[in-house]
Amino acid sequence: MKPVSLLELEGVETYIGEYHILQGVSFAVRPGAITVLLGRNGAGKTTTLRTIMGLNPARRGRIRYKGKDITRLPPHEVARLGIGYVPEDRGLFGSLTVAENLRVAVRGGDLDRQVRRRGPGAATGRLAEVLELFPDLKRAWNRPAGTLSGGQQQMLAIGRVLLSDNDLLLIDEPSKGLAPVVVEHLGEALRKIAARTTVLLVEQNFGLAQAVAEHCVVIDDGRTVHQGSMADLLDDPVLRQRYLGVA
Ligand SMILES: Nc1ncnc2c1ncn2[C@@H]1O[C@H](COP(=O)(O)OP(=O)(O)OP(=O)(O)O)[C@@H](O)[C@H]1O
Repeated sequence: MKPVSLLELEGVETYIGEYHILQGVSFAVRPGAITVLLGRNGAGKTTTLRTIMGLNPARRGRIRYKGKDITRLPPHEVARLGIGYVPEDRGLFGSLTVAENLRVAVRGGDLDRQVRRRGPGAATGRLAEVLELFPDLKRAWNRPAGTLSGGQQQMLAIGRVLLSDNDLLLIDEPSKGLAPVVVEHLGEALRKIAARTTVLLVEQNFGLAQAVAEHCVVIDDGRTVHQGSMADLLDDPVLRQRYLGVA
């Protein structure tokens, strides 16, 4: 039977150095939808994603993925279980081309020989799907990632984690620094991605969050203060004003 939650955090507390950053984060991510993590600047959203990945390990509390306790696993083992992470800085290799950045992501090997010889038009399988989702990557195939626009870099970063067999994607503020039209495009791509992969999104752009997410979790001062449907949050101006500062 499919678990009701794909990922569960229970009373998670994280320290960075001597600072007690997460002081009680608890929420569940349901499979097959986008859950957005909301909260003011410095609330602890990025730290929550990093704690799930094992990059800032939890000192107290529990994190379960598909029912398995992953609280103390190192990042590479968390990744191996099928959790993909797109950090806020996108984590691309700026001097490597689009093709090379994607090649690095293909588990256990290289991009298909045909693709290397004949270019992205020869792609099949997962790579073909990624290139259909983000056609810009095909056009920029041989360009260094560092020369792409912010939106293209974001597409490359997301495309890269889609190439691995991930069941859950953690994506940190994908809209940051992007023009509104690019954000709209990104929203469409996220909705398509969510049709096959569960997504936990950190997003300050409330318009984008509202457009793509089904569920939301609000973090304030390192603690979960609300979790529920996005529809309920939209119906609750007091909650929005109090924790998000949006009317
Ligand atoms: N390396 C660090 N050393 C000390 N404090 C840190 C460190 N990294 C983060 N913090 C603090 O932890 C708190 C939570 O940061 P975090 O980046 O998780 O928040 P956030 O909700 O993602 O905010 P933002 O949207 O601004 O990135 C902030 O007060 C931040 O200053």
